[in-house]
Amino acid sequence: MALPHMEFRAFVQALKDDGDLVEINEECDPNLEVSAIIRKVVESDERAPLFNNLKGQNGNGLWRILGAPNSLRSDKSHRYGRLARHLNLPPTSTMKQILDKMVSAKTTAPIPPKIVETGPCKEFRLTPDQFDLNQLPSPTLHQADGGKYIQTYGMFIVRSPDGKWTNWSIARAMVHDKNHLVGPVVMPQHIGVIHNLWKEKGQDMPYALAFGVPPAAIMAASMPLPDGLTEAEYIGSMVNSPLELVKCETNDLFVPSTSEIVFEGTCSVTEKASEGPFGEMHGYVFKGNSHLMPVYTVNMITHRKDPIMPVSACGRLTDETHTMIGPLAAAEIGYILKSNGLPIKESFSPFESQVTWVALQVDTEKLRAMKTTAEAFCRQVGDLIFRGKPGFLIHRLLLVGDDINVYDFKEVIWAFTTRCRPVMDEYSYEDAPGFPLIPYMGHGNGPATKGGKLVCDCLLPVEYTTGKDWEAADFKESFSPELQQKVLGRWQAYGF
Ligand SMILES: Cc1cc2c3c(c1C)C(C)(C)C[C@@H](O)N3c1c(nc(O)[nH]c1=O)N2C[C@H](O)[C@H](O)[C@H](O)COP(=O)(O)O
Ligand SMILES: [K+]
Repeated sequence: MALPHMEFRAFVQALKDDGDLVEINEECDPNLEVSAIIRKVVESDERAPLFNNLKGQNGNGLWRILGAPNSLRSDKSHRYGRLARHLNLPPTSTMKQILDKMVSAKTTAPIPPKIVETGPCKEFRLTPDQFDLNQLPSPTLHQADGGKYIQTYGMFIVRSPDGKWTNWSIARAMVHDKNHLVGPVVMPQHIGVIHNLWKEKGQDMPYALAFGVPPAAIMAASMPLPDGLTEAEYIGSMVNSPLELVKCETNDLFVPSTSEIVFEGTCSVTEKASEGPFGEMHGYVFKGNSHLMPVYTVNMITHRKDPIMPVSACGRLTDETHTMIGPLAAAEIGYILKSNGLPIKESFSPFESQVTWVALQVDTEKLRAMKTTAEAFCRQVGDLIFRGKPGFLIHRLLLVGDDINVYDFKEVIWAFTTRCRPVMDEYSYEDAPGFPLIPYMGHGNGPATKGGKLVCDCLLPVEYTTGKDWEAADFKESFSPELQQKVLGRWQAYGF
């Protein structure tokens, strides 16, 4: 068996070995029952549910469902264990170790994928007359959703017409009819950029949608890596071995050979259909909120025996849209700032901000050496991030000092509420692209796709000039290490 980060089925086995899987063998209904269970799981950081017996499964077991594939574990010492297993890191890994791994391939040579003749994803082939997406166990995830969201954790594979750039990404999609999907294909996402290139040529965009791909791949698919970068070779370099890809039956794209299920087809550059509403990452389903979006034709399904469809029943905390979208954007944002020479140490998107914020820990010694002003520094950060693609999803950038651990929200919110004077210490970007999915944008008072962004300076003026001139009134800072040791050493003796 391959390693968990390189084959989805090995990953599911690793969850089982970790005691992080609940196998449900009694029949479950993909119409809401499955997602109700998944929602209960992710709202209490429970073990991942594997549904082995779904209403609508066909004779070859097409398909089972793994819910909550990358959500949190309840045991604090293994909090990010499922994320760690995606990257072959120890389950006790911290978020910092996980995100450092994701950016580690920025500075190593890409390792191109290896093309293989065939693989487990080719065990069964279904032509359009042999499948009906409405009969198969396509899940309905929220009762107010506009359709069955079959695609929430698969990987779209699309390639620029000149063949130079193959992009891997996650974008949602729902069943349109027996052989078609419909889903948002929007700018500035790379799937939208590439779709436009095909539109200019007047040709429908070939795509593959692979479910149950190598876990390392789905992590990179969810990360806003630079334009033009091919995730397959980035991941090869990140895991230090080439990914094995196999050619699609009906187009020239390549998919991971161990994928559980592969849909192949074309995404129309002309035909659109009603899509949504969908219970999304900020925790809302806006009733009747549907839009016209491109139609995907499914020309072929190939799959393994008894294949597993991963499903992210997203919404309120804490699911894959929070453990992945925010933190992976934060990792890219941190890298951009550092590679532009700014004194940033750590970058994280707090779940409690519904991943609409990124907190940036500043090296204030280097900051003081810059002899800059708060306004100049905040504008430098905001201009670099809010005018670029990785910052698209983020509406507040918080700059905090060396004493604040950005991975701990209690620390971040203490700095924000006590060191950032509302209005005066906040620098607005009303002209920057805005993220319409955030309710105060798409369903708020102002324009849905412009503005509503702030750089919040949570550094006190003294941190720009002579350095921190306070002690925190807490156990860690207001007592000598010796006294702290004495108290900790005698804690039981005191009677606690
Ligand atoms: C992990 C994850 C990421 C995303 C999504 C989901 C999950 C689980 C859904 C549950 C399906 C919900 C949906 O909101 N969704 C989603 C999405 N981006 C979109 O344009 N459209 C989407 O419908 N991303 C985020 C994108 O995956 C990242 O922004 C990535 O960076 C894109 O790749 P690229 O264009 O930067 O190459
Ligand atoms: K990506």
